[in-house]
Amino acid sequence: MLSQALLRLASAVSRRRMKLLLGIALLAYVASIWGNLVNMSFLLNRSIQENGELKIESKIEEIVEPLREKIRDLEKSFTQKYPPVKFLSEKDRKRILVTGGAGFVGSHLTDKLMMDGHEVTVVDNFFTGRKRNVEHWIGHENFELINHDVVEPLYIEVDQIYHLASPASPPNYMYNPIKTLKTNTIGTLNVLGLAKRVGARLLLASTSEVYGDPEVHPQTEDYWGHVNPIGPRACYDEGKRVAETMCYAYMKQEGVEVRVARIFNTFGPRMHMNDGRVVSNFILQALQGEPLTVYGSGSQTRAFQYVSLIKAPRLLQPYHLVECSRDCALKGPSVTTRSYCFKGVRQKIHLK
Ligand SMILES: O=c1ccn([C@@H]2O[C@H](COP(=O)(O)OP(=O)(O)O[C@H]3OC[C@@H](O)[C@H](O)[C@H]3O)[C@@H](O)[C@H]2O)c(=O)[nH]1
Repeated sequence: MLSQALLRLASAVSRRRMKLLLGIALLAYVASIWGNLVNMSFLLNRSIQENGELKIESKIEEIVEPLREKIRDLEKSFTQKYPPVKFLSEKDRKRILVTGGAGFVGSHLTDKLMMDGHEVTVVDNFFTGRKRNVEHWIGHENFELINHDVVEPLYIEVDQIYHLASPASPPNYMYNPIKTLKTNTIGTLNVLGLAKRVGARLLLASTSEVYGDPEVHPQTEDYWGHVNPIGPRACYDEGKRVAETMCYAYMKQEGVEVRVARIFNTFGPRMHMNDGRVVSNFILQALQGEPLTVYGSGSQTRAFQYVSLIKAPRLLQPYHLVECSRDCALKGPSVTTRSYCFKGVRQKIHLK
């Protein structure tokens, strides 16, 4: 009896154990399948992710590669960024201030001085000057650009001063005659004061307009001019005349070394398209196929001066041919100051 009871008990226990073991085995099986599934989905995810990443990477590469090339080009251009500059010894290298150095004439002068190996400081208020005219020097160790109006005093240490700051074309200087007067009088006084303080030599960019409406042709330096002190051009004419007077007063009284250059009607690269002077006006009108406008009777004369470090093109002869086709019959002397040829067609010069 007892043994039977013990046997039943033992079989009951083993059945339970079996069930337990079976249960554990099932659980282990499910867990392993689950694990595999998780593993598989992880691997799948990873490969999708990797695939995606690869695609994105190749896309990025596609976009970045041309940019890299551009950067390489830029880096190359940085190394050869500046026009060639001569080496000057400490003794020969001058510290030079160019007022109005971002203007049409001033920027060519800046180029020359920089290429000669000097240290150049350009001061400009950008009324008619443009940063673009000197941008090829920005960052060069010998170059400095200061946004400053010469009507305000300037404190700087220099050996030479080229004073060109002033609007030069009639529409520009007549735009604000009082400002033109201030620039040429107070401005010149300030740079002369600076020249005196630091012992610098100064060159004033004067103008043929100091002769006013001259009665003598061509004008020689000893001609005193024929200026209307209250006429529409007086702010510039008289401004420059008093600027010259100041230079010579500083020379006589203070011993400042001065030079005066009377510049005539200039034209050349970097001249503003809307400068308003005759050469740019004519070129603009010709390029637009419009009649050229001659103010007044058309009998006035001017001496023109090409400004650039590069030689003047032969094509530009004042009041003459602007553009002409090869077989044009109007070429040469037949093209008069009263007519010009544009793309083979005779155009009339209109009198205003
Ligand atoms: O479209 C135009 C422009 C000008 N002109 C005439 O061409 C002549 C030249 O005039 P510009 O406007 O070029 O300038 P100007 O010669 O009078 O003065 C210029 O030259 C000397 C420089 O020092 C001065 O800074 C500048 O103003 C003037 O007789 C003017 O009346 C035209 O016939 N048509």
